Amino acid sequence: LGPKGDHLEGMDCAKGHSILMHYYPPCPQPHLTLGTNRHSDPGFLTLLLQDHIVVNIGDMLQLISNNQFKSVEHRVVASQKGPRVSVACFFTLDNYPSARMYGPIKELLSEDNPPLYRDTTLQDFNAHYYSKGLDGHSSLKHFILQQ
Ligand SMILES: O=C(O)CCC(=O)C(=O)O
Ligand SMILES: [Fe+2]
Repeated sequence: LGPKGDHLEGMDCAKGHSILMHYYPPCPQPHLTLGTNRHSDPGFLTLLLQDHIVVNIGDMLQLISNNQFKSVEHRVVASQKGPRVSVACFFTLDNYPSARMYGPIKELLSEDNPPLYRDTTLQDFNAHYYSKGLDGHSSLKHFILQQ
């Protein structure tokens, strides 16, 4: 990313984890529904264990990296086959309420790379993410700085 290796740790990005276990039963009419709607994850990083491990970049890593890393959109399609089980480990601060402000990392910014997002707390970011719901639009839009 540029700054030294422990920079993200110093920003408490790895301090909190929450783990979600998903059980998707077989769905008799998968064309009528979805397993999980299209979304990107709100935190910094997600480790997702399904038949293999997937690493998903979250919205907050996109915000603090000033778009150097892009959060990845994904969804779960319902299936007649199954059941399907997955375990997601989110690197986030949901369980460590913190007043810390997060914005594009200063060391990454320059005249050619001005900040794209305003600073926010994790609480404010998550409040917006969860009140908006998984409507297929990125929560990051709400935090874009008007040029
Ligand atoms: O179950 C899955 O494969 C993905 C679940 C997911 O996207 C999430 O929990 O954010
Ligand atoms: Fe997800």
